[in-house]
Amino acid sequence: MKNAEPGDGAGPVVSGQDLVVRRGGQLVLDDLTFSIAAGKVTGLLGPSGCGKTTLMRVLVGVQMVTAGTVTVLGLPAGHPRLRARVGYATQAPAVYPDLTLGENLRYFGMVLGLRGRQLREAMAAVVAQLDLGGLDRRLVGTFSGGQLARVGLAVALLNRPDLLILDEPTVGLDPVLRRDLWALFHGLAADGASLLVSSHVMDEAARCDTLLFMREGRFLAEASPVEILKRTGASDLESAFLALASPERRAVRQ
Ligand SMILES: Nc1ncnc2c1ncn2[C@@H]1O[C@H](COP(=O)(O)OP(=O)(O)OP(=O)(O)O)[C@@H](O)[C@H]1O
Repeated sequence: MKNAEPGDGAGPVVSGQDLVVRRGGQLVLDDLTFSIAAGKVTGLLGPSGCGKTTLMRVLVGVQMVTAGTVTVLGLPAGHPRLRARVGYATQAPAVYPDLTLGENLRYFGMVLGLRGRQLREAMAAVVAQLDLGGLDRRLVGTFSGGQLARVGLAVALLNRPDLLILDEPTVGLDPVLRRDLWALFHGLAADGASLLVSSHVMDEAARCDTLLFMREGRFLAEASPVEILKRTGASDLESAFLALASPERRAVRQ
């Protein structure tokens, strides 16, 4: 059993206070105060360009923050001790096309400090989880889009992170693969991991335990799908989002 770490326990795994981010002179995250619950799949849903990736970059510590504070697993976002505890899969998988799957996994595993048997077991586990068996010796540059997306996820999962941040992990995947990946996400949460999964496809919202609805750098709602439907009186989450984003609703929220 691993030693207790900051952020273990019942509190939120992420909390943000008055977070403001400007990029290229543009206000991208507009004074966000929020939290992300432990042991759940939280969906970050909103249209293209609303700031989802920017928020994820803040959580992993690669985005300059203009104002506010963000705590991840009890430490300031980007703290070196979080490197091995937070897994991040970017939208375009950040892996080496000129290395094989096995070489990529070995390289990233070693960067995370895994060695010997521990590394071999971690590699075998993610290959099984992401259904990448038999591809070990193939160059990643020859993989299909769906296979490549799974390599990015496999790397993010290598160290069994406590917090997984997945930027549009199912975009462009076929329905069977999407269903399998959502089952994997919930399985990981059942094992104690916390997940933040972004999407701009509203039909994925219903698969999340809890939702952050985002638009133009602000949150429209932070609640479970059921609560959001109840609050808006909408029959589906897409209509709920549109209702929350309408000017009249925005006036009510302010
Ligand atoms: N490197 C950058 N410099 C300046 N502005 C940027 C940069 N990257 C993104 N932006 C701007 O920040 C805003 C938010 O972008 P972000 O990538 O966070 O959105 P997103 O919700 O993740 O979009 P998508 O769903 O298309 O990935 C957009 O207006 C975008 O143009």
